[in-house]
Amino acid sequence: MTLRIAEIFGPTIQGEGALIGEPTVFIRAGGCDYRCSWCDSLHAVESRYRHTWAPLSDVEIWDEVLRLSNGQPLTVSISGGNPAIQDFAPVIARGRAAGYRFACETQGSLARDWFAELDTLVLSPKPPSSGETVDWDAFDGCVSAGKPARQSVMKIVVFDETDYQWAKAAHARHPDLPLYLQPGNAEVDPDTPVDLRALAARLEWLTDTAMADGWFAPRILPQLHVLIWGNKRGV
Ligand SMILES: C[S@@+](CC[C@H](N)C(=O)[O-])C[C@H]1O[C@@H](n2cnc3c(N)ncnc32)[C@H](O)[C@@H]1O
Ligand SMILES: Nc1nc2[nH]cc(C(=O)O)c2c(=O)[nH]1
Ligand code: SF4
Ligand SMILES: [Mg+2]
Repeated sequence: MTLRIAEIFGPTIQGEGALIGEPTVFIRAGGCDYRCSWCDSLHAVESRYRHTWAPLSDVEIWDEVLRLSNGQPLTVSISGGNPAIQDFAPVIARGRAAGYRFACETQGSLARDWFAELDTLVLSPKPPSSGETVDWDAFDGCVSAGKPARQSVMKIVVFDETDYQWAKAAHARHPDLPLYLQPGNAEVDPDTPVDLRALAARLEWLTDTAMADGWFAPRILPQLHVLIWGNKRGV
């Protein structure tokens, strides 16, 4: 059994959400059932990049994580694409046996048994600006599958007022999931430098909007890796 892997990189810091700032190695799965208009990881989504995705066994994946982390247990972040398309249970089993922890980022469209083995399940339902429509039954299935995990959280990207209102409604569906909001990055081309002022302005708008609204449920965070490295890949 092999998995399609777009990239394995690190150690770096987790740039988003509940584990922001935590040292981590990323495993980025190839393939996604969504096509978000603003996706910052299209090299792991679109089939025109499929030839760059390596078919790797769980042993090969684990060897690379061990090499990058120098055998020192840390949190491994499984992202993509949608990693839930594939079976990461064997990779997680290897890592746990060696004392590593696991987080997974997924949009919540496909529930997997292995969510139960995670330390952190990050569910990131997509707001209207993405052009995708959330299947809430499927999402609820992911929440249930992740119940045995140490923690499950919700992370929503907000580009505009419509997304903001949508995020409030999404939180109302799952008030028990700790909520993280991050402003959307409108410029995701790896060859175009990010406009840090524009990023800061969107973060300011999102913060001001929530505070003026008296909505104190979410934690509001920038994408730390974008502040440091812009749209560079593999960081
Ligand atoms: C690239 S996705 C991969 C995992 C999974 N497919 C998902 O969307 O949750 C990882 C995270 O990056 C976020 N993201 C993608 N493009 C973004 C952008 N342009 N600005 C801000 N966050 C973005 C997604 O919403 C998700 O929370
Ligand atoms: N440093 C860093 N943090 C991240 N958090 C979520 C990421 C992702 O693309 O899933 C990501 C990423 O690509 N790099
Ligand atoms: S679900 Fe995630 S990986 Fe897939 S297109 Fe949307 S942001 Fe990109
Ligand atoms: Mg990313």
